[in-house]
Amino acid sequence: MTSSALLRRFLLQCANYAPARCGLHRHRIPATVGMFCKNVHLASEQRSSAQLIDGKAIAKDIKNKVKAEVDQITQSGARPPQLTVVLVGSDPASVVYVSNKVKAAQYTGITSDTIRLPDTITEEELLKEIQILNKDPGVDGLLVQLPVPSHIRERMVCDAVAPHKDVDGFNTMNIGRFCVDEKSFVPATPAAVMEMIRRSGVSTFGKNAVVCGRSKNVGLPIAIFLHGDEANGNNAGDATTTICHRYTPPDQLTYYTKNADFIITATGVPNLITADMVKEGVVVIDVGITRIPDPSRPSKTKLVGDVDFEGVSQKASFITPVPGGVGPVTVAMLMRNTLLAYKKDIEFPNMN
Ligand SMILES: Nc1nc(=O)c2c([nH]1)NC[C@@H]1CN(c3ccc(C(=O)N[C@@H](CCC(=O)O)C(=O)O)cc3)C=[N+]21
Ligand SMILES: [Mg+2]
Repeated sequence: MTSSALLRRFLLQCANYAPARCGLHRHRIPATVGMFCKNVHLASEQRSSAQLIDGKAIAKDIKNKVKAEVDQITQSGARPPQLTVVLVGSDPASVVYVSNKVKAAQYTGITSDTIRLPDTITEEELLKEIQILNKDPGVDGLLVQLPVPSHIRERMVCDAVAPHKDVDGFNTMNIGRFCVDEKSFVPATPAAVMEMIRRSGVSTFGKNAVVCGRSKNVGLPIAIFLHGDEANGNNAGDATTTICHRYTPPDQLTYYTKNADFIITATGVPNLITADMVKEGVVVIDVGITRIPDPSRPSKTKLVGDVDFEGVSQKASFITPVPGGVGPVTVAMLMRNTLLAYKKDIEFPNMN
């Protein structure tokens, strides 16, 4: 063997063993993972090698753990945690998401209140309403469902919510603290994505991850999570992370996704990720949700993600479905955050 071939082999071995050598627990996978994964069954005759990461089962497990803690709280005679959701207008998707949050709260024993406001409300009136809820000691978790109507500035609304009640993690204080590895409320969808990856049992340590989409509330915090240093204690992924977005040329997107061990897509573009774009064994997390006409049921609609599920699940090792994937886990994570808010688990520096 030539010396350069030996050197290459040595470097490859270093790369393979580096995670184990560093002596941290990060590469060890808990025994419970995989319990929430099952074989993918395709509608067509085609075979699938992928395991489905079952969002409904994972959500139920998380909610059961929250429920057990809430039961303890109420059995001790204390009041249960309270989540207040502000819904401005009546966007049909928002109404569905909010009702899913209310149902999850009921399941866990968290009390909830939905404050519905007309879409004609002014920004000033909405901010006043938020101030009242900030001061209400009976409200632990507070969120304003997004999007808000276009005459209201979303940033003003998110920053009006008191950081210690901000269970969405959308306040600038929580975003900033999350980025510098300080304790904070973490947005529910990125937390859900990390939890689903964790439960696949596949380590992200030193791997290549591609995030499609750069929205402030979803794509960006997912990328922060994936690239971060787990040694700082925030469940970060230690992955080499690439962010692709609407100005990534299609050939470049394919260049990156073909080299990816993990693909997390959050764009709302159906069939953005197809089988020819991915490598064998990839882990695929589909955060996209789009409502399209259902070809098998005239005048009905159905939900699809960003991934060509049939095609990609023939190459992926793990894949999430839509619906029943990231969505339900997102809602469960919100319940977990509400419990944290109640327990005042997240401390903030004095702000006056
Ligand atoms: N302040 C705020 N916080 C949010 O967390 C927030 C938001 N605004 N605006 C919109 C996004 C989206 N989101 C989802 C919640 C539940 C499902 C969910 O339950 N999905 C079901 C299907 C739902 C359906 O039937 O449409 C599923 O994927 O199986 C999806 C998406 C929370 N978001
Ligand atoms: Mg989903």
